[in-house]
Amino acid sequence: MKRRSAALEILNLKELSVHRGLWENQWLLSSVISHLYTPLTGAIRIPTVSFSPENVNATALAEFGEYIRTVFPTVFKTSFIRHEVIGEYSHLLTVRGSDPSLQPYMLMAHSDVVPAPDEGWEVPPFSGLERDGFIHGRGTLDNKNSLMAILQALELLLNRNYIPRRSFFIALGHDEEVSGQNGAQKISALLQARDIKLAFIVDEGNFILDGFIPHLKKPFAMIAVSEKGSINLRLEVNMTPGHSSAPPKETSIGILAAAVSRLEQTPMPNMFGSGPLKMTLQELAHEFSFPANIILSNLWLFGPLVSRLMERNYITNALVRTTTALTMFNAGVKVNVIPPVAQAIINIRIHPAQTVQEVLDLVKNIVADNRVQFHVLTAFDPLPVSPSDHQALGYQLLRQTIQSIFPEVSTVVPGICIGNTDSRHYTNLTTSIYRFNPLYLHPQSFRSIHGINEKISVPAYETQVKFIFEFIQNADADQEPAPHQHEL
Ligand SMILES: CCCCCCCC/C=C\CCCCCCCC(=O)N[C@@H](Cc1ccccc1)C(=O)O
Ligand SMILES: [Zn+2]
Ligand SMILES: [Zn+2]
Repeated sequence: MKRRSAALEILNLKELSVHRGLWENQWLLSSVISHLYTPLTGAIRIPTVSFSPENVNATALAEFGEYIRTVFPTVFKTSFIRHEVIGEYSHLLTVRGSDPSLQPYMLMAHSDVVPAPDEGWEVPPFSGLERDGFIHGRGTLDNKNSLMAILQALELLLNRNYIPRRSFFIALGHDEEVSGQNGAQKISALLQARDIKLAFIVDEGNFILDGFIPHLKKPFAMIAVSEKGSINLRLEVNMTPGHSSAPPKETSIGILAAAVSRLEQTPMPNMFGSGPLKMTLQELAHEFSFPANIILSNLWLFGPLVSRLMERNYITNALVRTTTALTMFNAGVKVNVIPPVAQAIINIRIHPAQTVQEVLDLVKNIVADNRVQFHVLTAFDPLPVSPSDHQALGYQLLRQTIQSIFPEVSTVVPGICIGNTDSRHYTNLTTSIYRFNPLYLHPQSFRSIHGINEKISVPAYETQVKFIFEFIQNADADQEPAPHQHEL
């Protein structure tokens, strides 16, 4: 196999479109389906829905495993790539580089998706239809786009006889949406048993954000260097059941409803000023015009004002405090029976400056009713903050590749991910975990993640492939990349 030239292999979008065409033809030959596919549309059609750790769609996950082997044949037959199936449906690819002195890194994505009832969708969520320049369906942003883009970029590189210098892993989880315990956790344990240490990890997470901050017209890239902690808490009230014709003064439902209402009405403390947000805003300040640039550059003075402004919007509010979402409520079995038990689930996302224990204490103080019992279902603290300085290889490679693929994006800032990712299971392998999708995200598309009408534009998906294609090659450098010239 030919050694790749020292010069960066450039993939232009026209070439990628041609490649899509090839896939379409291949599918036409090998399938009875007359609709034209891209690898991503085919992936969306497989309903790999996770409901709970015990209830995943095993048939769809198995089909998905077959599908990626079919559409990326070179990846799965290349001699220097080892493929292992972990936890039945997750995939670990080990791509052996030619220079063992370079520390390996890891790219991550997941194949499972959250459920998507048909109601409200412009296009059925598992049809994978391409319409008006968009591929529609569950998983087009979270996170089959990344999974397919990683494999598609690698397939393209291999077909050009590329051999990486730096080894890397590709970890594709199958149960990220329900905790990652059978996928990411097992892959992490396996790599730990093999004594692997990683230079860095890149997983899903933040995006190139556009339209999230009033008065900021320009998009900026936010690489998440941490993610919030989480508690899933079950609240339960048990009371004596009885006939509804003579109800007691308080029922289990009433007591629990009042408790959860107090939680909803009492926001957790605003933690503005601690955690990575300050760094995010300071690095963003120059993007704003007067007077916002001065305000953001002087948070020692204007911090209270900025923190109040951030609280007003539900997305930026999630950056300044621990959030409390009431997500499930169950009680009652019959119209005329006073129910013995009422239960509610509270999904809490912990601000980086707080811990599970501190938040549980606050919740108990807010509820302040000893008839309400607390059961912690799952809990973990906020994740450590990964480095984002000039020596931080993973961060600088992302930044370098963002500036090459998205030249119009002049600002790249470190930030926090308000959701959780499978990457949290890998803290024993590296201190450098970056959560970033090379895609534009607008507030409307943010709402489509886990919501309705999730979709990705075909050019956006092609650009994601191009980004990874270039990122893998950039990672072959044996030193951290030079700071971008805009900084000089
Ligand atoms: C000043 C800057 C303004 C910035 C605005 C921030 C905009 C936010 C942008 C993107 C955030 C998207 C987060 C996407 C990650 C979602 C991954 C996910 O869905 N994870 C699940 C995983 C999970 C975890 C634990 C149990 C079950 C599932 C989740 O977090 O729920
Ligand atoms: Zn995801
Ligand atoms: Zn998700």
